[in-house]
Amino acid sequence: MKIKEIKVGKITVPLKKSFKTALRTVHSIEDIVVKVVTDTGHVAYGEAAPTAVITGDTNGSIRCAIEDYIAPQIIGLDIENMEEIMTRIDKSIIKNTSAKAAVDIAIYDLFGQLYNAPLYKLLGGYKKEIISDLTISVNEPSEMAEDSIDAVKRGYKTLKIKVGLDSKMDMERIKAIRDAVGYNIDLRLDANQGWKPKEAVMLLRKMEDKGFNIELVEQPVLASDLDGLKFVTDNVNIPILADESVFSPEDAVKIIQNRAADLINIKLMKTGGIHNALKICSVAEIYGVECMIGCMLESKLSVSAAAHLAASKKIITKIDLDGPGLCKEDPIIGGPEFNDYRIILNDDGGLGFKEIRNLSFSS
Ligand SMILES: C[C@H](N)C(=O)N[C@H](CCC(=O)O)C(=O)O
Ligand SMILES: [Mg+2]
Repeated sequence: MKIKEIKVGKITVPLKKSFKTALRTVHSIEDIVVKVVTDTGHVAYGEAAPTAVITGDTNGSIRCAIEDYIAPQIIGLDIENMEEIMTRIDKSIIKNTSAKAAVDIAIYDLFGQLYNAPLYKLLGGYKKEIISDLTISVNEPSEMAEDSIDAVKRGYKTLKIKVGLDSKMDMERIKAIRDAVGYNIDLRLDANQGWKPKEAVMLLRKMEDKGFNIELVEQPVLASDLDGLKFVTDNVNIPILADESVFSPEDAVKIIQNRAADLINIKLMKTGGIHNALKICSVAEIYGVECMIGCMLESKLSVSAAAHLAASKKIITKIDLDGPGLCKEDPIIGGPEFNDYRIILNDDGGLGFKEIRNLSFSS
């Protein structure tokens, strides 16, 4: 099964509601899609999210990286030779992790199709079903409380609350949400780099004193401020999870060895796909550091690949794969079933897609 053609297109999926974090506001998913065709007639797809404020990747840079740098390096290679394909993707261009992720996802799908096994089974086959949280965008406390009640009505047992715009208001946000949903729902916070280290410590200690019972806090301070991240980790009891501070396996080693965070968030758009995500899992296993699997604003296409990885690894204990749950519609036919919080992996080969709608390829 040899790679014959790689085409780059676009997928558009409207969101149920504008997605707001301390870093950005997004109204609709507009991601790059890659289509890989083999000499045997097999077809696979991958997706890349242009999260410029986190990865530096834009739709233009993703398209260019795939067409001009990555694709020419792997056309003609056999899917049986995963090691060579992955090395070439990695070395074709530095950074550009979202572009690499899209191609890596399509190649792993073909790998599963080649052996006619669902990808999660080839990667470890740990479980067939995983449970995701749902993200609540940062807004006025009353609106966030209403959104949280809606999420609980949809069956979500864990909510990921976006904070980090204003620490005083963040306290009010969490109080309003706790008052609205009670204490049987797990709350995890994501500040998306929005606080200063001392500010984070003061705020999180107050939340501890109030008994808000926060499961974990994601990326409280700037991605580059590892000393600040460690300061927060050392000075609060709530577990701290590194997100924007960890892209590569090398980043994970550094964070873990310096005990700068308690947990690590793996996202395919940061690692450059499954190949490097597996290396982070191995590092985390060695040190016994549990991981979250997360996503950017991605449709079911690339989130399905992350779900397969999550279902294959014991060290991934926290699931933030809510991209499809935030979308108004699902253009992906086949693959894992996303029933809001419940994700059931497919039994057919690879990622199991039958059809991808809302795609456009310019010739
Ligand atoms: C969508 C997911 N639950 C999430 O919150 N991801 C963000 C980044 C999303 C983005 O800006 O596209 C995160 O974990 O920081
Ligand atoms: Mg995050």
